[in-house]
Amino acid sequence: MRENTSAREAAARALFAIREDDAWSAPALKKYAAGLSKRDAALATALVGGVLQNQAMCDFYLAHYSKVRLKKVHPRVLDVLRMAVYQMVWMDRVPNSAAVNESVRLARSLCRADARTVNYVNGLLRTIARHVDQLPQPDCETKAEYYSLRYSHPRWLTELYLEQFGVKQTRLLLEADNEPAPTVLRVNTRKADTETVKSRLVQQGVSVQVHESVPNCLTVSGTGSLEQLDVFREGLVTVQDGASQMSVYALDPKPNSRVLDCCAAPGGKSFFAAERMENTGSVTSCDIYEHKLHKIQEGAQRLGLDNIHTQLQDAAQFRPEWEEAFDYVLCDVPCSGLGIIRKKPEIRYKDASALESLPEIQLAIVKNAARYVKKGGILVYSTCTVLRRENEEIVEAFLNSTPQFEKQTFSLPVCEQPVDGSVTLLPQVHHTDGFFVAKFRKMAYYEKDDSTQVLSSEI
Ligand SMILES: C[S@@+](CC[C@H](N)C(=O)[O-])C[C@H]1O[C@@H](n2cnc3c(N)ncnc32)[C@H](O)[C@@H]1O
Repeated sequence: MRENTSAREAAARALFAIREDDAWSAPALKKYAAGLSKRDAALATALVGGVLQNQAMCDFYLAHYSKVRLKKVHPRVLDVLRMAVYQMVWMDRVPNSAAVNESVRLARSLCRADARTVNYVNGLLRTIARHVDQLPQPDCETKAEYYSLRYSHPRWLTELYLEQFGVKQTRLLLEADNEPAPTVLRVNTRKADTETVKSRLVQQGVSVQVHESVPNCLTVSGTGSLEQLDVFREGLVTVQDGASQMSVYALDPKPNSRVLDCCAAPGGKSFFAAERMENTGSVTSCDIYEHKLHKIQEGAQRLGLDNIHTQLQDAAQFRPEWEEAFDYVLCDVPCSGLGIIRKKPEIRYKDASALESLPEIQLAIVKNAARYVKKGGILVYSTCTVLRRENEEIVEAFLNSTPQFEKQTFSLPVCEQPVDGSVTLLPQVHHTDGFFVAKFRKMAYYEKDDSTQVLSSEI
């Protein structure tokens, strides 16, 4: 088991960084698992993801057998204990003795635990190892409490989901949130066809499947670093989940048109729009952070797209020269990101109060962006969250305050029926990330009269 030592060490260091420095798991793993073999990097990734997805249950088992209250245990030691429990309870192929011994070693070396703490770790983990086939069952007073514990989601979120989706869909959503997310590559059809990309990936030992519902997409595994793939470097693919492509399907920009992508970095939707426009017209890709614009420029260059132009712009600030200047405007606004919790399991532990200001920002962005849409033009609002307060409630407030827009019916590859104005995509239903997309059209002629309101989109 010695060869896996560094994998566990990398995982523990990544968990420390996520908790102590508010780091995201992917860059933390990239940093701490750098230099590990493919197998060890995969183990480190599985450990970090597994602990984050099952933290509440790990703590429940630890608390049951611990003689010390978990609050009194040093947080780093607790991370190491959680990792050990995760290995013993959820990972079939790790012998319990290895999980215990390696964790004791990590407590000593990485946490600099004193002899008393090391004894505590050793004793507690050996007790759990002895009882691993007869662990206690949670006994909760409410469904929200049980689901929070069972699926390690914060209570406020479980309560919101129960309110929004009901019991069955909430359970399915929470279960899906803890499933591994597939990696989807969208083929740049201007440069290659899906079959060619597929066979090149197969030749390189990558496991590939054609996506079940989204055209020109491949679901891949065993890739190692995606940026190192030849097909990526040559600009034949973009890494983009099916859900994220749906706002561009809804936008449906035509060649030679003028598109504004208000919140564009790192650029996935701009790239897809520009490709669908066959590299004609223009896509103005904005972001509020300058350093993020470089990502868009790099991506456009890699993909061979020269119809993308970047602009540093706060999407909530009006820019007079853009008034009614765009045929299509996409507002893929900053959001709580809970729809991509499969890829960012740590998102559930971020400060919930920081999310409260989002609806105000989102509404300000979409209202401002609406002014840039030409008469008869299209506006799409999207988020990668499933929370009603950032989705349906924003749409409702927007339509109430901006009556010259009407909702549009549209079709999406992942939806069997046409969408009437807006849709929330759910992993357990649509087999994509959680996502929301709404489509509106600015009426060509709009007149408001107090007695007889005339709304016409025919003219
Ligand atoms: C959901 S991400 C966009 C993802 C992007 N559309 C894509 O598909 O790659 C939201 C982006 O909005 C940017 N952002 C946040 N506040 C903004 C604002 N007020 N104006 C413009 N961009 C903003 C963030 O920096 C972030 O890059």
